[in-house]
Amino acid sequence: MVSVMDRVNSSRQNYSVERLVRVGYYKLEQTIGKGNYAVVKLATHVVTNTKVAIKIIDKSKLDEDNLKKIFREIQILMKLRHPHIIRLYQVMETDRMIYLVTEYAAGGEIFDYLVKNERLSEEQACRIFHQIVAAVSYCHSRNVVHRDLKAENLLLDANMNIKLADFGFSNNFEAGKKLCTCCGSPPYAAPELFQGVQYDGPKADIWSLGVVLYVLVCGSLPFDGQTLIALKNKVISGKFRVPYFMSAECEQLIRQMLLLDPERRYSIRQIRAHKWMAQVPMDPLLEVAENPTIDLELPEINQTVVEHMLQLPGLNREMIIEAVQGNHFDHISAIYHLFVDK
Ligand SMILES: CC1(C)C(=O)N([C@H]2C=Cc3c(O)cccc32)c2nc(Nc3ccccc3)ncc21
Repeated sequence: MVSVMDRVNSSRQNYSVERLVRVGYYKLEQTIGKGNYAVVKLATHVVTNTKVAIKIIDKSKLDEDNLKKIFREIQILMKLRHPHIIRLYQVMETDRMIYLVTEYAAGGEIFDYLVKNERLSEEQACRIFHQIVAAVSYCHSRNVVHRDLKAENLLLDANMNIKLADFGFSNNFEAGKKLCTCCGSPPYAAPELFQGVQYDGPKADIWSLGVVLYVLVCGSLPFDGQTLIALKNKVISGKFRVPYFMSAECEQLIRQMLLLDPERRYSIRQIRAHKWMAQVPMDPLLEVAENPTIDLELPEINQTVVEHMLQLPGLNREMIIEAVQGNHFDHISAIYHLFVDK
């Protein structure tokens, strides 16, 4: 399934993830997240001395279609390379476990930042929202819908930059083709998902972006409810409260994303052209990152890093070039990219 997976030795006292201390070239540290079949740990790559996050999946706890979902998430993460999307560096597999080594978002969830700081100023929200829109636009341009956009999945790096995480619900879509799997988090879910009809993936992501922008500026959800039914009725009514402190421009942009009719909902282009978005200039680097043609170019090799790696035992130039230009996710490509991103 996955391109180049390493079979690794993992030293452990007894068979529990908690007591695992090392996997491959990674020293495992504290647990930063726990799911029902995965644990996420902070780790240090001993060769480059950089921090990474490792999602440790116990395959034995997964049924067939959850295992398929994991492999789909890995395939999708392998093709995404964007400054505001969590980067996958390496995939390791043993008979029982899968280890996904990714970029570590040191700032944690923006959700927690909002809980602490109540809400963002509209200017701060605009800077952050440009990054979120760029990450989603990049996914859509590569025929990937996220389908679980929410404040809990918007991570921050050490410099308050967005790192979109958790492509567990993402999927590949074909332009114009409808999707039908209903997923994501109800307060962020578009009305058409509640109606169980087939829906347009990207347009459902745009609705979630509208909810995200509301949450960034207000620090609360536009649609909420004690029960799923109460929530659903609010979402399909399309009515939400606008607090006194929200500017008219911000309200207008949110309304254009939270339109019940998916066909009338703003596109990414229209979002970016909206005057509320002009208060913070869009980072020119993001224009480049978005253009799908950059995937076709072979990434130019960083010779300094190659020279540095040639000091390591057992490595030669062609192994490094092959791992990088062959888009591997093995130890060699991880050492190279972790040095480059350091
Ligand atoms: C491997 C990957 C992508 C991942 O799966 N998670 C988990 C773990 C916790 C969590 C969450 O709380 C929300 C979303 C994703 C996640 C990651 N968490 C981080 N940083 C972090 C740092 C302090 C608090 C929360 C997250 N960096 C990378 C990841």
